[in-house]
Amino acid sequence: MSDRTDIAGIRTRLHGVLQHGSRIIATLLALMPPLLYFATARATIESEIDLEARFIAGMVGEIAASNPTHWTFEGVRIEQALTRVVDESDHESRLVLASDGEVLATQGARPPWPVLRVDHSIVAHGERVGAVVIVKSIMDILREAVLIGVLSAFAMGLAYLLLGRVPQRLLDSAMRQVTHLATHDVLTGLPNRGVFMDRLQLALATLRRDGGGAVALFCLDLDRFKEVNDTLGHAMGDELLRQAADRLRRELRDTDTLVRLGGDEFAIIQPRLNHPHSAEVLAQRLIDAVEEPFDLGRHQVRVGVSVGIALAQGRGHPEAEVLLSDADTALYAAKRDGRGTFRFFAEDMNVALRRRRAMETDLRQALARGEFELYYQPQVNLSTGALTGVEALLRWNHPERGFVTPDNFIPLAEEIGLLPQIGAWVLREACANAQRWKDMTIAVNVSAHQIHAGGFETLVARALAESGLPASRLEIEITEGVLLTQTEATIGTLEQIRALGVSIAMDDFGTGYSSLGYLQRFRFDKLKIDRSFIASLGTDPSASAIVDAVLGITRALGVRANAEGVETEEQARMLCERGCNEAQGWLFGRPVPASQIDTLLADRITAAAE
Ligand SMILES: Nc1nc2c(ncn2[C@@H]2O[C@@H]3COP(=O)(O)O[C@H]4[C@@H](O)[C@H](n5cnc6c(=O)[nH]c(N)nc65)O[C@@H]4COP(=O)(O)O[C@H]3[C@H]2O)c(=O)[nH]1
Repeated sequence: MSDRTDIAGIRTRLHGVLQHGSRIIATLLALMPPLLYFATARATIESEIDLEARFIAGMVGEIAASNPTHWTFEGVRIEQALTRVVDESDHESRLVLASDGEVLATQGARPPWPVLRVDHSIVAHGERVGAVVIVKSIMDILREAVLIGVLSAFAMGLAYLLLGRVPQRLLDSAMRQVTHLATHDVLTGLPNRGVFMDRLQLALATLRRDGGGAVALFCLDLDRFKEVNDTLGHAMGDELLRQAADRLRRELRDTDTLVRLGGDEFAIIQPRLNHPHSAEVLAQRLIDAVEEPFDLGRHQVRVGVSVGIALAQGRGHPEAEVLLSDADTALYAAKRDGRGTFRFFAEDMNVALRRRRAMETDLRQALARGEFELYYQPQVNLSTGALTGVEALLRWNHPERGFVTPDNFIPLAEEIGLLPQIGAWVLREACANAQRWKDMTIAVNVSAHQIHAGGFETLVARALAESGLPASRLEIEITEGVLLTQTEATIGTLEQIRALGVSIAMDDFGTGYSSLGYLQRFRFDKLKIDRSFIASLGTDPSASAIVDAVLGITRALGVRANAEGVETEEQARMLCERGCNEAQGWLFGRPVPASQIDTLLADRITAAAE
């Protein structure tokens, strides 16, 4: 089923092998001393009686040599030869045989089994005339060997009992480490997906048995993690994951399970829930915990976390895999609804998710299929009405959906990491088109992802070189969001771009929350007043006051101002009165394809000539 079950099996098998192994080794060690003793003692006895037999055979051989024809009748002398050699022994018998096997003399009774026997030939005048045979019992040494065996088995048994635990303990500790590695995430020390599925199944089985209460499954994903990882490096990314895991862990009870599913994705099982509200409370606590800034060495970064929750209630709840997929769907919904938030799974989310996934697939192919197009919106000098430049606005010409506006696909492109590629195309295309529109500036929108992805200044320089567009005619528009993270690095990049001769404009000015601070840190060439203020100009006194204030700032800093979204003559007049230099909006022209800007410019040249 899982890694843990496999490891338990391996552990039992290893344990068995170890026990068997130690038993075999202990038995061999216990057998060694008696076997050694027996073999040595037997060899000693054998060489002793062999020497005896040889000695007796020598003496009898002399008798035979002195009386070759009747030596077998020399019974007395032969028996003397037998007894002269050694003391009598209860466990040894000696025989002198004639060459035909007749027994000529014996000494000692037949010894008890087991016995050792040696033969030695009697030689006279170079011929074998008989033999000396000695048979000796080895019962004594066998008994001693058995005794030694019993003692050594006892000693080995004792040693096995005392030391047998050592390999067992080593195995246990090794197995503990292996089990931990196989069931935990190395980076955060949290349990991994295998453990998670086991615990989820267990929690669901308990719920099915008990019937009451609920199990909540949370899927979490860090917001803006990729940004930190890409820009500060993987070591910082890892550190962020460790710290985030710690913060999440601190919000949980012992009975809850927190795991890292991979990357910046985490999951939590909250078992035995009395009311879904408890899941909501926990989700909010998790979001609050991760929202606080993280200290990563010299950097302080803010990320967030989005949470999707799926609930299993009563007996008829979905299986673990389905529940996990539901929580993941809810997570998508939370991400789509603005991040840093939580969503409970609802059936209709699946439909939305399928739609989003389809859009994702289409978006990945859009660039290769040439489905993107740039539209250009005129920017005019408010006092003269002259066309000063255009802003490039991206459109996705989807074969089925028709024209898709950037607000509907740029966040998705950002999320799936496609924006740097799309942005590079926008930059090249805008510069290439603008090159032929003499004396006009071209403004290109650039998002945080593009700048933070690195190498942006090179991209700008290359687009200028390839198109031949003078740098002074290119304007990069960024929003405050770009400066929100990695402010120093971003300012560095912007300065490099400006060093090329390119202008930098701040878009949607006034809608962020710390614009003034950024103005002090980086000198923008232009501030674009957000269209929400222009729309309320003349009707909402506070909007008018904000427009006045922004224009005051631009004058004080000596930078240009552009009013966005000017739709009426009245708005244009009020802005002109307030000293705004430049504007754009439907009053002057909607975003149009490049060909229409060509026509517009051609008409103006013709009109000027007439
Ligand atoms: N109601 C009203 N709206 C007006 C008027 N005049 C212009 N607009 C719309 O206001 C938006 C101005 O662009 P933005 O503030 O830079 O805001 C842009 C910009 O932030 C982003 N965007 C557009 N093109 C690109 C691109 O190539 N790259 C990136 N990163 N972002 C882009 O998408 C946003 C939306 O673009 P659009 O949908 O084209 O919407 C454009 C434009 O069509 C007006 O008089 N009334």
